[in-house]
Amino acid sequence: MSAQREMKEKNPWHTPVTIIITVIGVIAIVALVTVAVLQNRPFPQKYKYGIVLDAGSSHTALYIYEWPAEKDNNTGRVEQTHSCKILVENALAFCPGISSYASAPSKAGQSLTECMQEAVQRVPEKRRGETPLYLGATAGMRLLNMENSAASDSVFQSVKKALQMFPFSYQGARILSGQEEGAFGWVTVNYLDDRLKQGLETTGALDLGGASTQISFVSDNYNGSESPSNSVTFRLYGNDYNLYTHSFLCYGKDQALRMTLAHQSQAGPGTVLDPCFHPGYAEIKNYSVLYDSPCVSDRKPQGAPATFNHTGNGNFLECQKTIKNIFNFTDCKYSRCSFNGVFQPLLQGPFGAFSAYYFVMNFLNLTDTSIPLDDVKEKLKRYCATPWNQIRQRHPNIKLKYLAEYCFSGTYILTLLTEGYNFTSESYSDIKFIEKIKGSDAGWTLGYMLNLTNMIPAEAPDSPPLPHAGYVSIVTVIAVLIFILFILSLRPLWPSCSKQPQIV
Ligand SMILES: Nc1ccn([C@@H]2O[C@H](COP(=O)(O)OP(=O)(O)O)[C@@H](O)[C@H]2O)c(=O)n1
Ligand SMILES: [Ca+2]
Repeated sequence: MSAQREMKEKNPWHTPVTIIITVIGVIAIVALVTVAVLQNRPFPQKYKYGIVLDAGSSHTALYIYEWPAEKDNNTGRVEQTHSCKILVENALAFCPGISSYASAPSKAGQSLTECMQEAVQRVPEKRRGETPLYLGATAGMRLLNMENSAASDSVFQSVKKALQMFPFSYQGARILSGQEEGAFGWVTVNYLDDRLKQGLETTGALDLGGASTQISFVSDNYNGSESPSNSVTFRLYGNDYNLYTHSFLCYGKDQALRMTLAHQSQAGPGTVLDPCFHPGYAEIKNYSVLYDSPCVSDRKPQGAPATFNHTGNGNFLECQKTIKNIFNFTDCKYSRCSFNGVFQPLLQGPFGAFSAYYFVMNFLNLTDTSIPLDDVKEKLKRYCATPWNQIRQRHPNIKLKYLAEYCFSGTYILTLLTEGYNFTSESYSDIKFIEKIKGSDAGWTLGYMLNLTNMIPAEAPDSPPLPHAGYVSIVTVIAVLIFILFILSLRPLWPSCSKQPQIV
């Protein structure tokens, strides 16, 4: 017992001063770490929102984007949280893009109501008033504006009136230029892939719509001087980009089908035997419907009967030959061209192909571009040659109008890529058919909003040197080290360990 007491007396751990110092030290470390954790804890996430309506030629879609409220100018990622397709079919057209309301413009605004009401539900009430709302129209409205600008203005009046009734911050409705459509599609793809912030090699963007198609990419041997109208420059996160972009009006898949059919119907009135439609396909169609578009109206045959018999014979190679007729490969005043005398620099880098490129290739089970191009063609050849009644039996739930067009659309896509843009058997595998990237749809809408809200800074943002968890860990480690050093500094007071105390 006396030895134990002696040991206690000699051991400074048991002196009141040391006990007090130790307790205070521990309390100080706990307090320091607590303050570090609390003071620098990220704020509970609050979000901001933005809404973009994509008024395409074939349909209108609404997208809601969201981003952390504290970080909208630098590190925060903008994500798509909701999308809504406007699906109401109207009496005027099968596909209700806003341009189809040309003869009843007041209904164009009404058609947006359902998706707008959904948007009201999705955006928290507190945020609605500050949420920007944009509508951008593409090639369908470009064509209507060319054909009948008064009708196009009335459609916009109706759309604006309808959108202003909702509790968002309405920022305007307008037609995007083809250049903007191409460039913002490229921004979207590269933003979502985190390529811009990190200054990585960028991905080209291929967008196939119903009325126009866009190609945009960065090419090292292109500085913009050869064809300035195809050049868009950006400074994003401290990097300069010189983007080549072109939008081909009338080369979206629906207008390309019209042009191909119009070309075939020039052979003579009455019947069109179409290699791009399945054997056994037969429909009576109206010439006036076929030629009701500025893409073909100048080719309308005079004195033709009202209708023609559209029949299929399903031949991929013949279909490809027929489609080639809508491209002009002869005139080119530049060092190199894609088609129709349009300059295009050497293709470079990976490409993301979205919108109808994806929908069509996905339907045909041909999105895998590691399959050799010749095999892709072979598969499509077999698909086109399949009799129409078999195709119908295989897909009882797909609308016949859409189902009938996949052979044409697939053949058009391969022709546009290889003959039009000059992708080869090798470079075909550089293309990825994509619908979404990290949950957000690939398309021009996100890039458009990022640009209008100045959400991509020109210069690289300053980021905190350490993430929060790293900061807290370092504070803890340093505090513990200081404490250990302090204890070590008390060493002269420690008992000598040379002789073990004897317990008797
Ligand atoms: N699920 C879907 C949705 C759209 N699409 C097609 O994708 C194209 C979308 O074009 P769009 O309405 O954006 O037209 P543009 O104004 O971009 O030319 C149309 O040809 C639609 O028929 C499709 O094939 N499958
Ligand atoms: Ca589109």
